[in-house]
Amino acid sequence: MRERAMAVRMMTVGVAGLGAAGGAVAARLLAGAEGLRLGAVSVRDEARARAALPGFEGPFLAPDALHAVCDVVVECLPPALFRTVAEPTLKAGRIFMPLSVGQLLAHWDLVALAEAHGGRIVAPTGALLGFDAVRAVAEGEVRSVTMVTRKPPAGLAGAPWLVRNAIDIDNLAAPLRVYQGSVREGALGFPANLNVAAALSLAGVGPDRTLLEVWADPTVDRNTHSISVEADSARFSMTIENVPSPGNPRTGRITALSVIAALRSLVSPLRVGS
Ligand SMILES: NC(=O)C1=CN([C@@H]2O[C@H](COP(=O)(O)OP(=O)(O)OC[C@H]3O[C@@H](n4cnc5c(N)ncnc54)[C@H](OP(=O)(O)O)[C@@H]3O)[C@@H](O)[C@H]2O)C=CC1
Ligand SMILES: O=C([O-])CC(=O)C(=O)O
Repeated sequence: MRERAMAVRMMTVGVAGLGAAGGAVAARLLAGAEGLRLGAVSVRDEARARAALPGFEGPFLAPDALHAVCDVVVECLPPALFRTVAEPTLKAGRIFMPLSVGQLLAHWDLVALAEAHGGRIVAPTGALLGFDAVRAVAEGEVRSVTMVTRKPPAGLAGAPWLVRNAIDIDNLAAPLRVYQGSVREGALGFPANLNVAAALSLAGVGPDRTLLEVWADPTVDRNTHSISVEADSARFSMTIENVPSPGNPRTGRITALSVIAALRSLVSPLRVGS
């Protein structure tokens, strides 16, 4: 029997930002997902949002007001706006589901805020894979976790790390490694491109011990992430090749689907996977 057929409770979901990820999440909720109701959205352009979500009557609220009418608030905003929605949502004791997960590394006090107010931060796997195994091995001894990301150059364009280091990825004829180091530095150097690395680090051994390589690769047309893990309980490697979203080549199409799966696991009486 499928998990989705067995929701026992109803949660109202707010979606902050209706871009590549948030637009797809909201559309899916509006189309019907058992146990989940689209309660409110945040947008900059209400007329555009009404056209993109026919049948949704609103309300359209500011990102910092969604918590007033929603049990869970999904953040799908540009990374700079992360805190404006995270803080009030957690202070209200709601569930905060971030996509700009890298921002958690710079706003770590939010974890204590959640605890103090009975809120929860639930980060979906997003555009990555395998967090069940990563979380499991982290209960034992982990020797190393390494992630290698390859994106078409357009999917990395404008990242602060590239700008700061004057790394030119226009007109590349061959793959160029543009970053090698810790996830802590890498996730913040690529805030709109490597939230997956931050999430991986938080599922496992943390942002200082999780190592990251980033390649601008003109030979790939998918956002490709490979993870290698060495632990006392297991050794594994995994690769995901994500189809870029139509509206934003930085963002894998699977991201919105991962949010829906994470939302379903909040309301279903059966949850499969750790
Ligand atoms: N964790 C993961 O696995 C992944 C995380 N991400 C991250 O998720 C986040 C969202 O990604 P994505 O959907 O691709 O981004 P987009 O840029 O496509 O969408 C962001 C949306 O936020 C809207 N927005 C901007 N300012 C406001 C505001 N003040 N109020 C309401 N809405 C606003 C924008 O509106 P407008 O159209 O008017 O500009 C846009 O629609 C990003 O931080 C991205 O890096 C992405 C992929 C994977
Ligand atoms: O979609 C992807 O490949 C990952 C991504 O953009 C992110 O983690 O921010």
